[in-house]
Amino acid sequence: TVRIKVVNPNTSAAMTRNIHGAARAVAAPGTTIEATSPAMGPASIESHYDEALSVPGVLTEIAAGERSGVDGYVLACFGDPGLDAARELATGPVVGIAEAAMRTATYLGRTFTVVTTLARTRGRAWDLAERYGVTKFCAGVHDVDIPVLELDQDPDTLRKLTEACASAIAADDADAVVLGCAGMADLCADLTKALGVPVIDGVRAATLQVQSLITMALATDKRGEYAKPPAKAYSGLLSTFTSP
Ligand SMILES: NC(=O)NC1=NC(=O)NC1=O
Repeated sequence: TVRIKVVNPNTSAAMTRNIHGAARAVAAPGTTIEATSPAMGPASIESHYDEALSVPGVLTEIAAGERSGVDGYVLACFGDPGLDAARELATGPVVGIAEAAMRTATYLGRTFTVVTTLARTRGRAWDLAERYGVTKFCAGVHDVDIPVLELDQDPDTLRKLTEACASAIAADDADAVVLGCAGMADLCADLTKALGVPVIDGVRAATLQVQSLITMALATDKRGEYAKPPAKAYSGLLSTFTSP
């Protein structure tokens, strides 16, 4: 059986359930989907500070997955936190939802637009588009101005997000819209109906990307940059970390 571990880098169980549902919905019937949150970390990720503090927990989850024989991983936060470090620890493929969603959008049209949560996270989305070499396809990055943990609290989230996506598509004349938060995963179908354009949820895109890499027997290359990290001591709060 193929085992994919979907890591929610924040510690909010409701989001982990939302994320699990999206991954489970698209994964192959014979594939096991395990969705987890770290025990330590930020309740949500809405700043560089939150993102930095989420990485030790992410790496703890990856290390646990390696010990239990997981075949591949999804990083289910739109900042793709700890992606490169996770690839050093992992034997199998590691795919972040931002990378997967952006790359998926490029198959569907000339340009895509991104709608993220808070305005302050827009720069990170641009940085990731640059890192992934898709800046020329990214027509814009916008926000819905809803904090991550309020997405499933605010009764007006679907209306606000529909409006934000519609105006982003119009402003950028974009062919597709990328949802800039894992917490939007459960709204993808409704948004698709309302907008009439391709709406990409990175949780589904990343899960299927990991599934296809495993199906092609492709895994992270361990000879160079993503080789296991060199042995060394980690002290203080990080003393539970060992060289893999
Ligand atoms: N742009 C975002 O707000 N992304 C996210 N923050 C989280 O806590 N999870 C996300 O996907």
